Amino acid sequence: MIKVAIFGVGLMGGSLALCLKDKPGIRVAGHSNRPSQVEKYVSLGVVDEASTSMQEVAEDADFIFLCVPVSLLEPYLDELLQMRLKPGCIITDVGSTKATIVKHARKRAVPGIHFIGGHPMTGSERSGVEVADYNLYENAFYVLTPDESTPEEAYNKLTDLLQYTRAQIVRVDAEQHDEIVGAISHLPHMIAVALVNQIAGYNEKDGLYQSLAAGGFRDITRIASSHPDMWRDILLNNRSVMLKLMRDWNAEIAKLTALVENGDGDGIVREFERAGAFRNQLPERKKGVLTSVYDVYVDIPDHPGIIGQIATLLGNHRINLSNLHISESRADVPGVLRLSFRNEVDMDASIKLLKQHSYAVQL
Ligand SMILES: NC(=O)c1ccc[n+]([C@@H]2O[C@H](COP(=O)([O-])OP(=O)(O)OC[C@H]3O[C@@H](n4cnc5c(N)ncnc54)[C@H](O)[C@@H]3O)[C@@H](O)[C@H]2O)c1
Ligand SMILES: O=C(O)C(=O)C[C@]1(C(=O)O)C=C[C@@H](O)C=C1
Repeated sequence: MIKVAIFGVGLMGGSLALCLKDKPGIRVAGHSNRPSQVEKYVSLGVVDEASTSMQEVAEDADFIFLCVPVSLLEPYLDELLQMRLKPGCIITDVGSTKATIVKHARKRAVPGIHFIGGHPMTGSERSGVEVADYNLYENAFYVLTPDESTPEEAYNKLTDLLQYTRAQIVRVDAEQHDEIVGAISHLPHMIAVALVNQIAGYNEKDGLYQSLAAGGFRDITRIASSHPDMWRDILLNNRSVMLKLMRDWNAEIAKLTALVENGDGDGIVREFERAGAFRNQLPERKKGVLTSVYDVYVDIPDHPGIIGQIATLLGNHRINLSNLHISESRADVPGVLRLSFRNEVDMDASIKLLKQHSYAVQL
């Protein structure tokens, strides 16, 4: 029996647990220092067993996944390395930054225990075990950052286990990872937050800003709703990379400002064409690149029973919803309903059906 121990059974750890649980010869144990969480992991059926005791969860594990916030990775690793672990045990993590934890693990190396950094390029603005999803990792790129000290056998064992996630494993140097992921993930989160806060400031004086915000604003700002503590950790951990990226960002904005200031229409068109050409090359709807969940947004007029009607309509056509969230509902503005599906087939069927029934649907 292979034992997989997961520390931090939230969105990422819980989704991983769901991929591994019930697979032949695998037992998944979860850890939390809060008893109420431990009970929840088991009652939700995300893990086979759970405990508040680190020792109990870790001691006979073949694989240990650290799925806690970035600022806790080093303390957790240190504590684990002081315990008696199973010889050959592989410890990995899913943290959004890689250079510091990999460097730290190298410094603290214990013979016979192997640390391999990891980062699945998928996720969501949501957090917690309640939103864990069996399909979260499917088709996503899953970065691993072994170095010259990593035995090939340990790397192969980990990649074999990760096949159950249905993600695509990619081997990347830890520092290179932080530069690239800083640009394609961390920078966009900062931009989304700055943009939302800029508009929120205008909205304080005139609520029409919020009312008129449509698909464009929503598309570029979803990630502004991400967990603040998680992002504090990531941005501070990747600080030097972020500072350079922010300087480059300021230069890009200054370039656009100059084009508008100078009335340079050709220049503006060139910028859009260049951006469109790059973006259009990204594989559509593939996880880990553009979207991580199959979400559809529906404008809903404010009248009683509308949500029930939509849910019933989908149910009658055997379209399974995985989640439903009302983003906005006030008497004077239309609400926005976010419908989440487990796969593309259900999402596409729902779009078709809802449009047939004259709902305004956006991706
Ligand atoms: N959310 C994403 O999109 C995403 C994507 C890839 C990687 N990651 C990384 O995955 C890790 C987990 O993120 P998540 O999105 O699953 O977050 P989450 O909040 O859903 O889960 C975090 C887990 O850590 C535990 N935890 C939080 N604070 C703790 C504390 N002080 N002490 C002990 N345990 C604590 C929580 O109980 C929870 O089980 C982070 O390192 C994050 O950088 C996140
Ligand atoms: O889709 C999202 O909501 C995410 O934020 C996922 C996302 C990303 O930026 O793409 C966020 C953090 C990660 O470490 C990896 C993926």
